Amino acid sequence: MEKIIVRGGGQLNGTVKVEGAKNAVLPVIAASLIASEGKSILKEVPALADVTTISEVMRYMNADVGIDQNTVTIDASRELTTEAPFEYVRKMRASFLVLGPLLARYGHAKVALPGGCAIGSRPIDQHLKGFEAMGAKVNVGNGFIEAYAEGRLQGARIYFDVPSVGATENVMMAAALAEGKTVLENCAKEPEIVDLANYLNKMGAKVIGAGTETIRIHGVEKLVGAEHTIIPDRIEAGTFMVAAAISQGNVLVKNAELEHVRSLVAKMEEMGVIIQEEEDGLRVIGPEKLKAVDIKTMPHPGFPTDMQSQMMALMLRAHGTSVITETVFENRFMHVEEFRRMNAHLKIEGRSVIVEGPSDLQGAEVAATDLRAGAALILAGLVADGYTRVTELKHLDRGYVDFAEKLKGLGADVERINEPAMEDIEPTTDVKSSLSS
Ligand SMILES: CC(=O)N[C@H]1[C@@H](OP(=O)(O)OP(=O)(O)OC[C@H]2O[C@@H](n3ccc(=O)[nH]c3=O)[C@H](O)[C@@H]2O)O[C@H](CO)[C@@H](O)[C@@H]1O
Ligand SMILES: C=C(OP(=O)(O)O)C(=O)O
Repeated sequence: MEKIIVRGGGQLNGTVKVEGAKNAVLPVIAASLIASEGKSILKEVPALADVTTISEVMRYMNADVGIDQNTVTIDASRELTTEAPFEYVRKMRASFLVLGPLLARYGHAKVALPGGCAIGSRPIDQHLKGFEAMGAKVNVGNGFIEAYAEGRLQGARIYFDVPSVGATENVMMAAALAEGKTVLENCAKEPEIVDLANYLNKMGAKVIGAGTETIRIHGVEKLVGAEHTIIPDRIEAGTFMVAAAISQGNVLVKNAELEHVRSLVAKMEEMGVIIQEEEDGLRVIGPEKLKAVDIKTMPHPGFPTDMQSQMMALMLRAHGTSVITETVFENRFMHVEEFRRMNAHLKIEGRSVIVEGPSDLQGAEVAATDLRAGAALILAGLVADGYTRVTELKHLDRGYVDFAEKLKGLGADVERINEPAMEDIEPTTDVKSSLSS
């Protein structure tokens, strides 16, 4: 079983480079399916497990995908399959983002239902509402969503009940090829949506207003492959900003975009962390004594849910009572129990966690319950007494490239090892005889 073992103590110092954003590259790769001509060349693509998964989905669809370090080349000009089986969607919800592009290009798509996961039920009603408003017929059955359209999708005015990132992206991609004008209201405003719109526009789409509540899309007849550089990952950046702060370190987080992490910067500064904008990133200097703060997760530009568990780790070291309230996902506190194994003092009250700090954290064996929780436990391990062993690294690998190596580069005492699980260890003769006696 793979584990990351971290020994607490010591400040982090130096420079760490942030990769391209996972949540930007996944919809961009899915959008490449719309291009019926030409090749797309995507740069700054992070080498993540999720990128491998979506590339496998694309190949299953009959698109040609080439990966050369951080550059991905996609040719989707051949005839494509319009079905995405469960084995891919199960591994990664974002596989569902192929539905909009396929429906727009072929008038048909059949994609396995993504289902729930560790952080909440994550419905897809807003995606489907958008496709139906554009004239598609949607059937849900036998674990699949099947959508049909007679002829081209039709432009429509769609008001999202909640500002869903995935629904805004999926419907925006479908509308790019629809007949006439589509107006999307109450859209999600995350930087990754702006990145997707920029890519679609390079492919020949006419998308205006991404990053605001209202997006207007004038449908075009075809899209062609384009070259695009993925924006830096604001969540990876934020995770290393917390690593610097929690360890009282001094770290330059290279490629971090201040505009993308404003809410995080505001809260970290409130806690006493020094953050300076430099030419190529953000310098983060951790104070000797952190102050308690209250945080509520919200859609962008509010505080991101994907930074909630990492901030909770920081709060554990702050002096006083901090409250963190999760409003985006109903079940994103699985890491609380794991933090408790490390002697953290916190309790769940409804959608909030009350953190009594500072906790004298102790190393323990803990499991990553989702990808951000995995990172948060390692962050806590950086300041815990003794060794923290973090398992279930498959979650971490979905969203972080070389996390342990990067921390090590900043001076952390951390190793990733492959230790046999207890059940895989063949008992020695002595143990065997003591067991049978
Ligand atoms: C690959 C990717 O980009 N993932 C991000 C994306 O996920 P994802 O796109 O799945 O998240 P959404 O923005 O759709 O979800 C936000 C909220 O809307 C609700 N909802 C969503 C869709 C829908 O049809 N109906 C509905 O009610 C969800 O249950 C949730 O409460 O945004 C989340 C919120 O910032 C992030 O945590 C994820 O990292
Ligand atoms: C929840 C996340 O991702 P996904 O939507 O891909 O599960 C995340 O990146 O923290």
